[in-house]
Amino acid sequence: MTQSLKVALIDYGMGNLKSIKNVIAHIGEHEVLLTADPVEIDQADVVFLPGVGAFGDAMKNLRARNLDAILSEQVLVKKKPTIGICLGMQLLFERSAEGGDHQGLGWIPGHVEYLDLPAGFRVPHIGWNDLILEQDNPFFAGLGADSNFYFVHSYHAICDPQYLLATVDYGMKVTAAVQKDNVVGMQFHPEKSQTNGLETMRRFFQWAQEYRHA
Ligand SMILES: NC(=O)CC[C@H](N)C(=O)O
Repeated sequence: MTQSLKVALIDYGMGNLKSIKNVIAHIGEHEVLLTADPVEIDQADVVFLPGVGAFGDAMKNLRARNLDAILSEQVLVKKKPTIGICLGMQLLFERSAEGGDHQGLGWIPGHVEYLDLPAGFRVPHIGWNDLILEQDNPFFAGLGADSNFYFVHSYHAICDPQYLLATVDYGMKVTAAVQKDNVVGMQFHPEKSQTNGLETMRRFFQWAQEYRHA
């Protein structure tokens, strides 16, 4: 029997909130709070950091709402299960080179770089690609041959292999998913990845329940 989780879907003016809210609603078991409120975030079981757009703007918006500090306490001190997707995943790292040099949230050691691809590979990387598992993890195992997910990005995270869950092959190894302890990042868009996106989100919340009660 699964237990319902309260999910703080962080509202900081960087897109894709509604489609993510729909995905979580579709899974059906969890309560989603679209919020930037410290009290509501504190009451939540899970931190969900969405995001579409530029890294620098996102950090500016987070800081303007004091969310960098509020979320860091939830993630690093209270150790709540946390997920960043797309731009939200990139924000988990220490720095990004997107449009200059920007400091990130720094919850996972590493940095974000432009996709420096061989000739013939276009940036942004837009479309479906198959995940390659870099290590066992509860989110993607056994999806079968058809483990494709939808990507839209020009930058990706560079980190120690110990944090790397999955990559895709797009002229080179492109980082697709990462994890450090309670913090998970997914570069693709689960909300646009149809059945696999839903299944991965369902598994993330199942993992979050187990993590909360471990
Ligand atoms: N789709 C996005 O929002 C992309 C995020 C980031 N700006 C990148 O290009 O990688």
